[in-house]
Amino acid sequence: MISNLPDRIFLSGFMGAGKSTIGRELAGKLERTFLDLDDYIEHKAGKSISEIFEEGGEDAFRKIERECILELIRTYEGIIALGGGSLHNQHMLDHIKLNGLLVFIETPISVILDRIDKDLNRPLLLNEEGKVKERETLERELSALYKKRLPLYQQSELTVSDDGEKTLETLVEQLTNKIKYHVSHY
Ligand SMILES: Nc1ncnc2c1ncn2[C@@H]1O[C@H](COP(=O)(O)OP(=O)(O)OP(=O)(O)O)[C@@H](O)[C@H]1O
Ligand SMILES: O=C(O)C1=C[C@@H](O)[C@@H](O)[C@H](O)C1
Ligand SMILES: [Mg+2]
Repeated sequence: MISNLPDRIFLSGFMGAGKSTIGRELAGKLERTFLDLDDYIEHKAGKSISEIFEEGGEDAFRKIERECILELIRTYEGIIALGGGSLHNQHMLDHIKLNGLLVFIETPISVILDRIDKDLNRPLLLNEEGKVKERETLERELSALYKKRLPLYQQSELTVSDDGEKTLETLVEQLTNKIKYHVSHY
């Protein structure tokens, strides 16, 4: 068990960056519990993310997401995988950083595209017919969204970069070492 760990470690990064996958493994390594914000939102709302978007649009989703983040900061300690858009704005980002260690899982859009283009539970990737958009459209739209979000992700205290070549084990090992270094030096 590593001593001096912050109460919460938040994993940020774009859709499909690997936050949920890395978060689960990291929690095992650090002997902490793991919580996936998207799963928590679905549990709280009693609906899937797709249903929340269908019924109330992105605004409704962001409202629930914001409430869940604030609630978890009050009630939960452990590793939290955020959603791809959870940092919302500077105010939310500052609040998250005040209440834990924020990590950026940096994964290039090209790698992300190979991973996410078949997942129907990410409404931002779907067209009006509910089908995953064409790869070219996705590439264009996701690149623009990533560019917009990057200045927020980049304010994370730690970054782990996934170039698509590293194994999951390597990524988790690198992140664990960065966290250990961070807690013993800051
Ligand atoms: N390091 C990795 N190597 C190979 N595949 C990976 C890696 N990390 C994640 N994946 C795969 O990529 C997909 C997306 O990963 P994951 O769901 O963890 O991303 P996420 O960042 O949590 O996305 P979201 O923001 O949409 O929740 C999954 O199918 C997962 O198995
Ligand atoms: O990048 C985003 O805005 C999102 C990412 C997912 O984790 C989910 O939170 C949802 O699909 C929205
Ligand atoms: Mg996830």
